[in-house]
Amino acid sequence: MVNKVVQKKPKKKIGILGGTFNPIHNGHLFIAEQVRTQLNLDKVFFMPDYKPPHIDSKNAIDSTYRVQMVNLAIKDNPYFATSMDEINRKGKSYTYDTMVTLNKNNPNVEYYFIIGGDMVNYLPKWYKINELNNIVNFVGVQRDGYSTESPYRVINIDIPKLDISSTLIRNHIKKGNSVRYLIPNAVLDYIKEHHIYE
Ligand SMILES: Nc1ncnc2c1ncn2[C@@H]1O[C@H](COP(=O)(O)OP(=O)(O)OP(=O)(O)O)[C@@H](O)[C@H]1O
Ligand SMILES: O=C(O)c1ccc[n+]([C@@H]2O[C@H](COP(=O)([O-])O)[C@@H](O)[C@H]2O)c1
Repeated sequence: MVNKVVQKKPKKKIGILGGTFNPIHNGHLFIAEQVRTQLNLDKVFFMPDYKPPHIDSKNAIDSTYRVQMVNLAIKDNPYFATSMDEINRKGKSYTYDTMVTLNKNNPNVEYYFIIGGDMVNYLPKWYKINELNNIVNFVGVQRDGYSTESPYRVINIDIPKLDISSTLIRNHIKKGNSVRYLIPNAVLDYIKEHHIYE
């Protein structure tokens, strides 16, 4: 009898950039692309949360706008896609719940959850963080004003810091300042057309 050598297919490597994306900006796109290329990821999913688990979301704009802005921002990059998992699930978007479901439904995928330095610092307060740390690879990227040191398992990626935040974009727009080159043109056109943040 001949023993068949069963070759295991290597797992796909998928990145996830979870966020409120209120609005998406070039900092998000830059970190996703850097992590994708440095870690050789097959794809990066931008995953808008329905309700951020840690902040009062009263000021967040409707998810339809946030999702549409993400779609417009990533449309030119074939490695980027939008994940509607948390939007469709509704309720508070705990990452633990998301990752349990994704791992169960996609056993041949290894997930890399990308977070900025502010979120690396906040990890101790995440829901079921010890369990979550065992079922996903966190990838930490530097952000101005935060260290990326953590008691948790985090892969640190060294990339140039871009001091852009959604808060900065919203404030600039409110004041009538230009945000050109901080967000994609298509997103800027959409914001203007729908009078968001004015
Ligand atoms: N310029 C940046 N550099 C590194 N990481 C970033 C940057 N902007 C956002 N991130 C990370 O992207 C993820 C999603 O961020 P989010 O959508 O909350 O944007 P934000 O700019 O942090 O928003 P806000 O200013 O409203 O808090 C988080 O993990 C955050 O740390
Ligand atoms: O699950 C948690 O407890 C948790 C706490 C803080 C943040 N997160 C996730 O981290 C991602 C970035 O969060 P935010 O608020 O910076 O957009 C987003 O996907 C959140 O759902 C998750």
